[in-house]
Amino acid sequence: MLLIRPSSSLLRHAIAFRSLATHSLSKAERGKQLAAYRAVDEMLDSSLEKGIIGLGSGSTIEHAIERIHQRKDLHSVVYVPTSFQTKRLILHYNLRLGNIDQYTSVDLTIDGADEVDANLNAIKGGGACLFQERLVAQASKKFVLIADERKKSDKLGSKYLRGIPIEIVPMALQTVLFNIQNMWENATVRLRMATPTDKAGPVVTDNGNLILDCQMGPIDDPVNVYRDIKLLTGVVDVGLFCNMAEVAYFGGLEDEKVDIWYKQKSGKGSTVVRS
Ligand SMILES: O=C[C@H](O)[C@H](O)[C@H](O)COP(=O)(O)O
Repeated sequence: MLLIRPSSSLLRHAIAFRSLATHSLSKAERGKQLAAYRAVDEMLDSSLEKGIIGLGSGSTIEHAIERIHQRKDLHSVVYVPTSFQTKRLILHYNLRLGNIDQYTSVDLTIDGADEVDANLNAIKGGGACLFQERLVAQASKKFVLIADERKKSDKLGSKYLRGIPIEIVPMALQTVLFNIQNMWENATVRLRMATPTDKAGPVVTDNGNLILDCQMGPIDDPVNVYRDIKLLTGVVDVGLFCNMAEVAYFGGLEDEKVDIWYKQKSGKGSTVVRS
């Protein structure tokens, strides 16, 4: 039998990545691209030559990786992925792939978000990636969010209406559902299902777990909601990223503007400045 070994370029093309050509971008994609490019250009510089950078997951981060690919001065940096998707993109663009096992201290992580509030707290996990994202973000000295302007919010849960993503161990499905429903009577919790033409049954995360989406309306106290859900046995992670981001870049849909929200130290705490 003749075995044909595909060349690496064939392998690369076998993976369907989205076309990110600027001329064909929708307004939303252009907004994501603006935020991603600006964040890469401002947050990553050549002095990071031997740096370790974490890369989040989702559609916005694809633009950031494309920008890193364009910036030849950033090719000696090691990139730590937070998902299967991001790992494939790092390989696709021939960037240096690292692993959180090797680098427990990361210089900076850039990641997308589903919603960002006025304190830079975020909902994440719309694409079922949250556990690895938190793992890498927590190991990072700086955590930077990128999104289009539709993700700006006054209160988490008022823009991203699908609910808080919760990653759970499959065996704990019924008990976690029961406990959440008991704790928040008005919450609606659903097991996230895959698109039936792609896969029958539930969405399975990169870690072999399931995702619940927990709708509870606008959230007054995301820190406590995060903690209460996280403490339930069987919960691997909760898509509320509180007090983690230092800066968020939002790309405009109607103009070429990028709004930047960043934390500034004031007294004992910090305030978020908008520019
Ligand atoms: O699970 C996915 C991640 O948390 C993403 O970073 C988040 O959902 C934002 O994704 P996107 O950039 O596609 O809006």
